[in-house]
Parts: sequence; C-alpha cells; structure tokens
Amino acid sequence: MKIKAGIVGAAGFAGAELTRLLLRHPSFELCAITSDALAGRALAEVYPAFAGASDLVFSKHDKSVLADLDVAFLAVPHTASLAMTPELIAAGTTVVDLSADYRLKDPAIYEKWYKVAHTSTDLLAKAAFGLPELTGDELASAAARRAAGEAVLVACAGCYPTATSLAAAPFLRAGLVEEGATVIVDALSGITGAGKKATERTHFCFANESVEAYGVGTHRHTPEISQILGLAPGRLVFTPHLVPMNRGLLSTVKMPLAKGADAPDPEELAAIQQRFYANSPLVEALPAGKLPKTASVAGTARAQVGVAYHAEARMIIAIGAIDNLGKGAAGQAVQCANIIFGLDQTEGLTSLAVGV
Ligand SMILES: NC(=O)C1=CN([C@@H]2O[C@H](COP(=O)(O)OP(=O)(O)OC[C@H]3O[C@@H](n4cnc5c(N)ncnc54)[C@H](OP(=O)(O)O)[C@@H]3O)[C@@H](O)[C@H]2O)C=CC1
Ligand SMILES: CC(=O)N[C@@H](CCC(=O)OP(=O)(O)O)C(=O)O
Repeated sequence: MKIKAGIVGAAGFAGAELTRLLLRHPSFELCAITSDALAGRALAEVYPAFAGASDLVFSKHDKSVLADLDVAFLAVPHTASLAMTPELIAAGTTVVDLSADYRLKDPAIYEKWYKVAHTSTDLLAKAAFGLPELTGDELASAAARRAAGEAVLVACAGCYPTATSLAAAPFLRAGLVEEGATVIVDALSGITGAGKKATERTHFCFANESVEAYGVGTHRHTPEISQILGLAPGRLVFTPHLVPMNRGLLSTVKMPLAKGADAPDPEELAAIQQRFYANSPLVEALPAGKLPKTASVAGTARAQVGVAYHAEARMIIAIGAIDNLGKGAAGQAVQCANIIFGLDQTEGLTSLAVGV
C-alpha cells in the first residue's frame, strides 16, 4: 500500500515542485493539495503542465482535508507552519516542513531573527533537521521513532543554508579552517527562491538584466548557516544576491586555512569533499579543477560541490550549486520523507538535470 501524502501550500513555487515529484513517486500517493486562493479549482486547470497527470483539485487549508494522511508536506510561509504543525502531529500525521519555523534549535534565536514568539518549543526540541548529508543522525532517530508509531517532524534546511553548508562542512569538520576566523559567504539565487508573489525586488522588470545584493548582514539564514556549521555568532558574513534566472542557487564560501596547516594542493582539497560525500548519492563532489554550476543540477534534487585554493591568501574557496526548488526545497523534502519512511533516499528523485 502506498504512503498517503498531502501538500499544504501546493499552489506556491515549492508546493508545485513537490506536486511534480510526488505525482511520479513510486511509494507516495498524493491525496490532497491545498490552496486557499485556488480552492475548488483543478490542478491541471491552474497549472497546465499537470494536464493528464492528475485529477486533483485544490482544497482549502483545512485540517479535515489532511485527516488520514501519513505525511503532510508544508510548503507555506514561516509562522503558518507554526500555526498548523502541532495539530497535525497530535492527529498522528508526520510533518515535513519546508519553512523555517522549526529549523533553529534555540527559540530565542528564532524570535530574534523572525520577530515572532516560538509557540511550539516542545515540538521544536524533537524536530529533526532536514539536511540528510549533514544531519543524518537526527533523521535516522526520527525514522526509528516513526517506525515505532510516532508522528514525527522534519524541519527541512533552507535553500542558502543547504548549498553553503554542503560546500563548507567537509573543511570545517576536518579542522582545516582557522579557529575563530570569519567565514565569508556570497550566494546567488534565482527568483523562484522568493516565492510566487512579485515584489519590487522580484518583479520581472526590476529583476531582469540586473543583479543585486540584499539582506546584507541581516539575512535570516545567517543563524541557520551558523547553526549547521557550528560557527559562533559574528563568525559568518553572509551576502545573498538575486540573479535573473528562474531556478538555481550558487554559494561561494571563503574560509582561511588553519594557521600552521601546510598549504594543500587542489587534488587534496577535492579529495576531502569527495570522501565526505562518498556515501551521499545526491551530492556530487567534483574533481580538482572543476567547479559547480547551477545548470548541471537544475530540475533535480542533487547538489554539486567543488573547491579551489587561493595560495597567496591561504584561503579555501568552497562552492555549492543546487536548484533552490530541488535540493533547496521540494527535492530535499522528498529525500527527507524517503528516509523517515524507510525508503531509499533517492526514490523518486532520479531525474537528470534539465541543463548541462
Ligand atoms: N521557493 C524556494 O526556493 C524555497 C522555499 N522554501 C520555503 O517553502 C515555503 C513555500 O515557499 P514558496 O513556495 O516559495 O512560497 P509561495 O509564496 O510561492 O507559496 C506559498 C504557499 O503558501 C500558502 N500560504 C500562504 N500563507 C498561508 C497561510 N497563512 N496558511 C497556509 N498557507 C499559506 C499560499 O497559499 P494560497 O495558494 O492560498 O495563496 C501558497 O500556496 C516557505 O516557507 C519558503 O520559505 C524553502 C526553500 C526554498
Ligand atoms: C531569492 C529569495 O528571496 N530567497 C529567499 C530565501 C528562500 C527561502 O525560501 O527561504 P527558506 O529557505 O528559509 O524557506 C529570501 O532571501 O528570503
């Protein structure tokens, strides 16, 4: 029997990508999709890309629609998830949350960056962080609890934190980065990263033929990246940029080599990343001399990572590329759900990139 799944916020960019993945997933059956704005309208009418693939009709975000599901994917904005997750978990539904509501382990940090009180700290303490290559233990323990009959919660990592942390973690965890030094991250995201509501920053005419930085020194992914990489406050300078493409996110991470460490050769650095991801089928660590690009992962749940070394500056430069809607959102959510339900982590996620 298939695992019954529903998507809350299915009409958004991440929700539509989840819909695409779950409609073709061998083990999940997509039973419910919700959108308040589009309630009553057929998926294939709203998004013709799904014509012939599904008869699903959008429902209102109502808990009765989600009753009897094994798993609910929440592709809703921050705070909306906080409002609905406790009830879903109490009703026995496992939740895979794409929002940031349960990502930050310390509720005081959530409150500082998101400017709202965390009203569900018991669940926060039990949530598994969803970045399988780096938090596999948390997911394995949640999978064991689910197998024992508990409804569990996965808080999937954000898009910038995913690309950044996958690139940098092998070097930080190997102790190759100078203790206490500042880590500098410059990252570029496609516009679907901002959701489907156009703003003055994301409207086609403002964003096209232009690149701009935003959230400089203030972006809410700063504490999330710091948490994943174990960086103390103030050690991370994170600058996101908006680039005029639909999908794709590239993060460049500059880390000073540890004092006293011998200058590594590029092959050695690439081998560190390759060994780190040797058992991670959705992360491709490139050989020395090759660097990631977003086209190579577009439309997939995969990440590419690569590394270079700046000898004069003694700086490790690690780069990660993902599709913000794939490994940065829906693909990662399905990968986490696969793990939680005891499936192969790549099930339903084997499509090749639409770029080259
Ligand atoms: N876009 C991306 O690349 C990534 C997104 N995410 C996260 O995924 C989530 C969805 O993002 P995205 O798809 O971009 O956003 P969109 O704005 O494109 O879609 C949001 C969806 O959430 C629904 N929604 C809005 N407010 C509420 C509410 N109060 N209660 C219930 N549902 C609500 C909307 O429903 P309706 O149809 O009724 O308007 C809409 O379908 C966010 O938390 C985002 O941060 C994470 C990683 C990357
Ligand atoms: C381009 C763009 O605007 N990106 C969004 C982040 C993407 C996102 O969805 O954030 P989460 O991963 O935390 O959910 C932003 O900077 O706010």
